Amino acid sequence: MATRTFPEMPTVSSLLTAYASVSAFVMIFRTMFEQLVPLPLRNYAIDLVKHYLKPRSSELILLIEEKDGYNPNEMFNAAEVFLATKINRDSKRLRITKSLKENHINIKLAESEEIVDSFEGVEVTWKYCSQQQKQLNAENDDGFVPEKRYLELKFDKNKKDVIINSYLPFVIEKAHEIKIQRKVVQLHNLRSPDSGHFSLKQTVNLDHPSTFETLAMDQKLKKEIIEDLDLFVKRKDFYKRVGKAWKRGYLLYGPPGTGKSSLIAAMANHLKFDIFDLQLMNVKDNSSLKDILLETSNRSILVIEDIDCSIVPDRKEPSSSSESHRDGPKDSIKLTNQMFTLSGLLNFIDGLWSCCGDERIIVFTTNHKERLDPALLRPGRMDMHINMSYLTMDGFKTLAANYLNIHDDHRRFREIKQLIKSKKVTPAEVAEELMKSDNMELALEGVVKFLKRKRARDDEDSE
Ligand SMILES: Nc1ncnc2c1ncn2[C@@H]1O[C@H](COP(=O)(O)OP(=O)(O)OP(=O)(O)O)[C@@H](O)[C@H]1O
Ligand SMILES: [Mg+2]
Repeated sequence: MATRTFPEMPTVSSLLTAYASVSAFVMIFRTMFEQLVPLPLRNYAIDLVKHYLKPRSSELILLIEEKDGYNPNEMFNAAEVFLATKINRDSKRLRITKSLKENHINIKLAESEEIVDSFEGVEVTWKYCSQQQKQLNAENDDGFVPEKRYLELKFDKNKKDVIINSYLPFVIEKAHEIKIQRKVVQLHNLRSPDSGHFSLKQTVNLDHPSTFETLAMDQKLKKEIIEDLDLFVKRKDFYKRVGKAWKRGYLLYGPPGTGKSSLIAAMANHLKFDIFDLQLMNVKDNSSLKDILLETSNRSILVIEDIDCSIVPDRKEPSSSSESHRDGPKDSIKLTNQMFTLSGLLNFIDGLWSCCGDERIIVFTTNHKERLDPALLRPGRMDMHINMSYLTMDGFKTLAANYLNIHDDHRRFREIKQLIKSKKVTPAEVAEELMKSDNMELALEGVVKFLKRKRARDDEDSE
């Protein structure tokens, strides 16, 4: 029968003896080390040992703080917006915010929550952290405890270049796109500096429902305008390369009620640009015009409505309009000290925008294109002249879809087409008729009666 042999086990007393001699050696070594080695050298030696014994980490953590000194840190804001799109069902705690001006709820990570994302095969982990600033707290006896908020971005150290040079710019770009999508378009009324108000602009959210979809106009022209706008916002590099201010000018002309103001709102809603409405009548002189214009921001539409009505003829000019054409510029705006032609105004705005303006659109509207200074109509002055004309059948179908939800043909359409063809009628007039009833048949009947009445009235007038 096989017998098993075990190595001899150390006894308890031998273990205790060994322990005693090792600790005695450590104590002697420590005393000698402390007595013989000077303090700075000792610290250095300790740091060196710690450094080599520390487990090697292959991770790098970037701290992205909410504030850069007193300034907001754009990278932090962009990351918060971006991370809201990455929140998944693993998240346990989230923060919700909404400001008065926003029409959506913001979802953000709560303290210590993490989100894992990947970019070009690199895995990154985001973590939201906040720290109460204790040192400041002592001086603040009003009970307000400032918080230092930051995001930690953790990833493989070897991927530092990809993260810093590609991932972070990608996050900024994505956040920018999201912000544009969510932007609430605003309408600013620009006021003269001496109008007794503290601010030069009065701002409200633009709640105008007009979009290119609801706008009744020639489909081909509508498509052209949308393409023109889309190309304009895409061409930052082009404008830079050719050394031109990144701006575009549109002149909208046509009778009242044909949708000029609606088109401006549709443009603003399409591009998510703010509108700045400039009332030229209020502008006293060149320098207040400059002050007002400096209130406008990038990605905006500067609107000067009814330019033909903003004109106050110079007293020296003869009163008859035929003579005024001969003797001087008719469409000049009388400012306190000088005459200001619309072309001069455009030059002035161009000059200002070429040094401090990006993605600017300027829109003039008029009911009487023929009254404008030919200099303004010269090619190159306004980039696009848009004729907002009387209603066509194409436009009527858009209105019928908007107001009555008619998306196909209707038996009344043929009759309406004939009537619209023979009579000049504005989209505003027909829109008003369509609003009178929710009932499709009654509303269309109302339109037919209105068009017939209008024809009969015009026939009477011409007799
Ligand atoms: N082309 C259109 N498409 C859809 N609705 C229109 C159109 N034109 C006018 N409307 C309707 O008529 C109303 C008045 O139109 P809008 O103020 O845009 O006309 P306008 O051309 O700016 O007139 P004005 O020259 O008097 O300023 C709009 O609120 C809208 O309901
Ligand atoms: Mg208008």
